[in-house]
Amino acid sequence: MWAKKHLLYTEATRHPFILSIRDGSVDLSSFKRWLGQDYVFVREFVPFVASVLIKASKKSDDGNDMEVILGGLASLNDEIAWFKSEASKWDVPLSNTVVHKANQNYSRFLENLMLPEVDYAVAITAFWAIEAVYQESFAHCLEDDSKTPSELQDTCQRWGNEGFGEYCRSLQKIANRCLEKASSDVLTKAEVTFLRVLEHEVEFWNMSHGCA
Ligand SMILES: Cc1ncc(CNC=O)c(N)n1
Repeated sequence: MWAKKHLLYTEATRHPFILSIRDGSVDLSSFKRWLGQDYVFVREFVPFVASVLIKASKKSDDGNDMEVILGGLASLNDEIAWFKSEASKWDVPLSNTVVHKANQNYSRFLENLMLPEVDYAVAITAFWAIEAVYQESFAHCLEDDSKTPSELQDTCQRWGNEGFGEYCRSLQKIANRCLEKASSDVLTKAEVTFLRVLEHEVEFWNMSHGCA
């Protein structure tokens, strides 16, 4: 299980699409496809994050879970505005995007995680994993030896910046705290959910890259 997790994590965070941004060989039509689809994704992601916030608010644990998640929602508000301006910069129409199968599957997965019977520990683990994949992927494109094209720097900064890294570590801490207290049943569910997130992320990159 650990080996599988490790392999999938690498597949999700070092995908050929990301590597092509990092080495400057990226096909701009792939980038545009990703941009249009990711805008759709982010709009679906907001209600999921809101559902995690509701679950956090029902926990009597101390801690600043609510503040961290609320901060995440606030940055999604900026992110939606960023997508709109970025899309107009690249001439990507956002209003009539044909939602790709991989995106639909990912939405359906998120909808299931929004159900009240899904444990907070499972939902927050998924939330952390979704954010962490983007953070690790785009931070890789900002490393000193990367050749990321200047017009894509802004995109990489959005998720690869140090503040976003700090936010992901806060989410990870919350998830770890919940998992330490979880029953073995919940732990298993969290583990399976984590792997599903990685699979959906790989499928999402595949779609951008045009190999799905
Ligand atoms: C497919 C996917 N996964 C994770 C993120 C990052 N979270 C919010 O922006 C994203 N934008 N898109």
